[in-house]
Amino acid sequence: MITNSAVSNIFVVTTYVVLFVISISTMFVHSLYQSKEYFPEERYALMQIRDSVSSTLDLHGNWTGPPCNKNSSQWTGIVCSNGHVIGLVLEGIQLTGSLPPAFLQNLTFLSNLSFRNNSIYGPLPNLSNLVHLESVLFSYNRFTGSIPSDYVELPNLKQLELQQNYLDGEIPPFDQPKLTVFNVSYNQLQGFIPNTDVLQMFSESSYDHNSNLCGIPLEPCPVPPPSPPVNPPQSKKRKLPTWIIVLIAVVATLIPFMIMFVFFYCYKKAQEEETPKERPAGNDDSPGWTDKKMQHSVSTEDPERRVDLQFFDKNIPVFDLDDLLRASANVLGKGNFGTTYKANLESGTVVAVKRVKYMNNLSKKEFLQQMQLLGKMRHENLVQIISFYYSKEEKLIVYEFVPDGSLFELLHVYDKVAKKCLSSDIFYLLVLENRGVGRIPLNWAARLSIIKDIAKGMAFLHQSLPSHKVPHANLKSSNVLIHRDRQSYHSKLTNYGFLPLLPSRKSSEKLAVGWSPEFCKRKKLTHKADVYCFGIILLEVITGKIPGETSPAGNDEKEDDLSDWVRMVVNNDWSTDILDVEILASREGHNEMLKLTDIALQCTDVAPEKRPKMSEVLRTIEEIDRTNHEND
Ligand SMILES: Nc1ncnc2c1ncn2[C@@H]1O[C@H](COP(=O)(O)OP(=O)(O)OP(=O)(O)O)[C@@H](O)[C@H]1O
Repeated sequence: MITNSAVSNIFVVTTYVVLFVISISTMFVHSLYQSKEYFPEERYALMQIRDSVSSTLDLHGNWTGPPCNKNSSQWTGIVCSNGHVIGLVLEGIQLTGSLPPAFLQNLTFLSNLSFRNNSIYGPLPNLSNLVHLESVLFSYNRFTGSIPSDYVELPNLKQLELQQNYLDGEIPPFDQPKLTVFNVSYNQLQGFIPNTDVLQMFSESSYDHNSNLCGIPLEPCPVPPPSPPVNPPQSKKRKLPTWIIVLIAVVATLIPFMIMFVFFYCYKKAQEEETPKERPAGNDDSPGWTDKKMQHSVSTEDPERRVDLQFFDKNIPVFDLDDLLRASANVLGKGNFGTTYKANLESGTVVAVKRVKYMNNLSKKEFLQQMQLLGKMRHENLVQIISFYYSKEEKLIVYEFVPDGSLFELLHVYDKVAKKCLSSDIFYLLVLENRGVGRIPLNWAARLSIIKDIAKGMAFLHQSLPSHKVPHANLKSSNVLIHRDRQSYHSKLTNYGFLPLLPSRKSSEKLAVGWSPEFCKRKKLTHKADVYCFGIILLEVITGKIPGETSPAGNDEKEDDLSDWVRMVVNNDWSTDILDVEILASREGHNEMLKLTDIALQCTDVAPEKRPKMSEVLRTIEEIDRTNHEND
């Protein structure tokens, strides 16, 4: 028999259990909701601005992943609360471009919005429905058009700064009670200042320097003339004296010529600076192998301590040391292991000469052996060593000259001439995208071809020098040289085989392998250290980022953050976020790019034994290249 009290006990217990289950599941659902880290529509809104303006900040690199993690954000200029974006503050970063229409509509929780002190042009953005907005700061830009009338409907607006733009039209009747900061000075606004309590509260400085504003607190508006208005453009025309019209026409005609003149002046100046002058005697910049001191040492030195130029290729017109000493030369660049010069021999032959550093204590035998080994190698993707020179104090390596610069320049350097002109305000307006004026984007086909050539060169080196610990050891984008054949790009590797020539760990750490995890941890170096460097180059080509400069939080650690960053983004399934904008825009080949990213991540595995061999890497890349061609 079940008593009444037992029934009521069962009822009470059941009620508690049900309540407990409900509260647990509510907490669970709530925590699920809380763990949703961001709202995709807000991210999409920010992506729109990221992809339509350029700036001095690498927004493309920094704004990746989710914008909000509850109350914090890794994104520059973004403030979050409860997973929502509540602040968008991008001030003084040379944001250039026009804002996409209505891009802010999905940032419904936005309360602070500032683009102060940039170069944004076009109409002011639409802010309708952004009811939480308290502060809107668009001053010191190049906005044009009128102030949207729906700004008067932002109920919580406290601050509106629009000064120093090119706004025209009339001021809408702002009357929000909370509006305490208001400035529209230095624009081209006209008409009456609306007679609202709020607008009349501000002083003259809020309205100063507009074309034709009147009413309190400025001068009273003129009484309109009694007669019916005549056609305004005609009346204006009639008022202008002929000489002013002529003057305007002349100035208008001259302006384009002046712009061209300034540009060509800049261009010539930049070219003059870039083309190093022929070496005057005793000039500090002159290549050392032509120094009088060296000429003297070459001719009088103990023959045991020097070797004359040794040649490896019978097809190259042979020159002797005297020819090299007489050659006109200019600096191509300075690397970690010395300076490289372009030498124009009197015979017309052009070569690149590298004066190598850190090898002073190297014996003649060691240098000779390594050079003879490297000099005999022939491959279309290796820069050929033509000859070399050894003396105790001076070591030169003469390379074939490769005409189109390095991969580093191709990927990262602004158009050099245009860059010199960037300081001028005229050209400032012409900034096209993050990497500067005049840069020709490097398309995916070119990148893939360059990568394939690097892999071929590396696979050949690894096959030819099996007993070398790390056959290249210095693979980085400045050591990948480019030569163009019409539209196609090819690459050759240079500065290989230095590791056995370096005397100490300190000098070896300047090689590209110095960045590999095994070098940093003082573990044994193998061919796989080269594979690591190859992976880093691959990431550099895919992302367009300079290794060592990727840290989103802006920390200065020397560690390779590029592969860590890519790994993080890819693991979170935001894979296309890593792609360089220049290839992202094409919308083709994304699959191949991501396959290559996968290879790059295998190559940069911390554990050398998990990295693939160069020959395997080459095979996969050739396969990807074939698919790419089939899809063309
Ligand atoms: N054989 C060459 N032909 C044409 N240009 C070359 C050649 N070798 C080097 N250069 C140019 O000279 C620049 C400087 O080269 P250099 O080898 O001195 O420095 P690096 O590439 O930074 O290498 P490292 O740090 O290993 O010394 C390169 O970036 C490239 O533009």
